[in-house]
Amino acid sequence: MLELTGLTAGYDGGTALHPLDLSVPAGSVHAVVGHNGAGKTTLVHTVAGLIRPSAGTVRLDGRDVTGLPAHRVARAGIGLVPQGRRVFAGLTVAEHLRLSYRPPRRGGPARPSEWTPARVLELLPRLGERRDNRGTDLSGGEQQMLALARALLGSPRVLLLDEPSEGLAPVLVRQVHELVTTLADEGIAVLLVSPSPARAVECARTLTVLTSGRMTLRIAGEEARTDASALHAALELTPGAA
Ligand SMILES: Nc1ncnc2c1ncn2[C@@H]1O[C@H](COP(=O)(O)OP(=O)(O)OP(=O)(O)O)[C@@H](O)[C@H]1O
Repeated sequence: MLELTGLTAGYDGGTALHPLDLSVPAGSVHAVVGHNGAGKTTLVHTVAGLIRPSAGTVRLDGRDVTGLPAHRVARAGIGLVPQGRRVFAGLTVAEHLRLSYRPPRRGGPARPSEWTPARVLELLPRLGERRDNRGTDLSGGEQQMLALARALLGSPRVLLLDEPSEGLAPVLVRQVHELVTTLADEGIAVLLVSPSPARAVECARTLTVLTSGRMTLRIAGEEARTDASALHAALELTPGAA
């Protein structure tokens, strides 16, 4: 369970994320949607330890991880799939997987399920076909799969996905969201950030709309699937435009 309480962050004295309360139970997806500049990446980076919050707390299964450096947050069980994928141009897929794998440590935090390179390749077979290709030779979709694979190899209890469908063809966008559902079914708590509510609505138990760094709507996924008008109003979308 990921729990954020009054989480606040910004840059150069300005506030990009106003106090936010949000929780993601294990085995569920919480989607945060909002336009460009709404504060979504700031939120994800603050949870991941890349930005130090100016106030508030981040708790993972009750443990306070607020303000820990990113590598310790990752080791505690919070995996990040960053926007823009960030794969290493010169490394092959197989090398990425080998370097990202973190075998369980004795006395380390409990993991909902153990991810090894072999298991990741079962989930993402395309990466197996491309195992000897370097980062630069991969398509956008393959890079996205590799970024996800790298995060999974830390066997996270919480997965932060920053705009995982950005720039992908519709068929791949669907695949990514199916994967997100599969990972939640494995017991992972998923925080999914997206500019567009269309796919997020399908897989999220709960959605939060951010506008200029503030929460302007929280709605159950079930409610939003039945009637998206409140979601569209919060995002100022015309009906059918999501
Ligand atoms: N490194 C930075 N320094 C100063 N201001 C920043 C920095 N990064 C983001 N901001 C500002 O913080 C606000 C929130 O940005 P953020 O990247 O979190 O939004 P976002 O919702 O992720 O947007 P996008 O969908 O475009 O990625 C914006 O006003 C942005 O200009």
